[in-house]
Amino acid sequence: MLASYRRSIDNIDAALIHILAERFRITQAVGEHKARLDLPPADPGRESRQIQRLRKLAEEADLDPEFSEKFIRFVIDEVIRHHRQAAGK
Ligand SMILES: C=C(O[C@@H]1C=C(C(=O)O)C=C[C@H]1O)C(=O)O
Repeated sequence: MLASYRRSIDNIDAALIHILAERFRITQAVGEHKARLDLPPADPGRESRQIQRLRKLAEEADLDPEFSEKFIRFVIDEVIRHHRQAAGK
């Protein structure tokens, strides 16, 4: 029983890693685009719309919206760090 639950958890965790890798591949391209056009690394308006959208999705999916916000905030902060590096700032 536990082993079978853990096999599922292992598959889900692997999917999460692949999804995150794909997201960071795209945000890397965004960072290069922004650096080329001298656009700011962060876009707080886009971030708050994204956070609100994901909080709503989390509620609908019976996931804690606070957790969802902390998680996406953590990911976005890392993206912004990469964008600042790409811009040499
Ligand atoms: C990816 C972008 O850059 C930053 C990172 C974001 C994200 O990871 O979702 C959102 C807004 C920006 O602060 C973007 O501007 O779309």
